[in-house]
Amino acid sequence: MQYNRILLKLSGESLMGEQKYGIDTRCLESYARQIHEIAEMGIQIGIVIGGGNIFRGLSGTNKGFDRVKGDNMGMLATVINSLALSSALDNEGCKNKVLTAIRMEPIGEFYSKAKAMEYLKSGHVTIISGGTGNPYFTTDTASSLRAIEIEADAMFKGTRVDGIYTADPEKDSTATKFDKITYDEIYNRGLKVMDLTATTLCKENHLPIIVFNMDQPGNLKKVILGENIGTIVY
Ligand SMILES: Nc1ncnc2c1ncn2[C@@H]1O[C@H](COP(=O)(O)OP(=O)(O)O)[C@@H](O)[C@H]1O
Ligand SMILES: O=c1ccn([C@@H]2O[C@H](COP(=O)(O)OP(=O)(O)O)[C@@H](O)[C@H]2O)c(=O)[nH]1
Repeated sequence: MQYNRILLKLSGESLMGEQKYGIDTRCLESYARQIHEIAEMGIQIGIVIGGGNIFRGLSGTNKGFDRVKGDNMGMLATVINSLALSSALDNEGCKNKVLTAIRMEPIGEFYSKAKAMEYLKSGHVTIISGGTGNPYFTTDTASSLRAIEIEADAMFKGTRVDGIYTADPEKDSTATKFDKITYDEIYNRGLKVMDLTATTLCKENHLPIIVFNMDQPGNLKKVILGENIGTIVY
């Protein structure tokens, strides 16, 4: 198999499922099942989840919130989603731990690379919550950073579109999908699937990114088995 250790990034917004806000438990259960399935194959899995289903700092500033406080709220939202996923994994009988980028024991243990590696190597799905712990960043950047730190073979960006397109496929129905794309093409074409800080971190550290549709049950396993269903960034 191509992958021994991966970092899976899950979109907070996708967790809403059909709802307008919050967490759709069916969506959560489907994610937990898919994660358990690949954990049983012996893959070491680190996870970073977004918080966009609950709060985004930048949209908060448009409503009059202070940016730093808004970003702190966003980071706390990622902790809420992480605890929800942890609980769904528990229900699946899948060993897991939640680490937090901001100290908040006993909700989760404070993140360090050493702690994350210890849990990954002992077969725990390791959810790294709280983003980078700093305002002005995104969870895409947090997942790039954690992927590099844990020496993941690749970053898997599980989202609600099935790859990277020439334009946002949710807005432009004529957009066409790439099977492969270079980091530089993402910059040159101005594609908005990931923010530039996250893309740059992956580029500088030679971390491949695979973007795929996580809302289709079974897709995570297919990507692990090397099926070409998403877009690979290299
Ligand atoms: N060129 C593009 N190719 C694919 N998706 C794109 C592109 N541009 C923008 N997007 C958007 O990026 C989203 C994926 O990013 P993600 O971080 O999972 O979502 P969100 O930020 O909403 O939580 C897709 O839902 C899609 O609407
Ligand atoms: O390192 C980080 C990661 C996240 N956030 C905040 O948390 C929110 C939720 O994360 P994100 O928007 O990346 O979630 P997603 O789009 O994946 O749902 C962001 O809007 C930011 O306000 C932050 O301040 N620093």
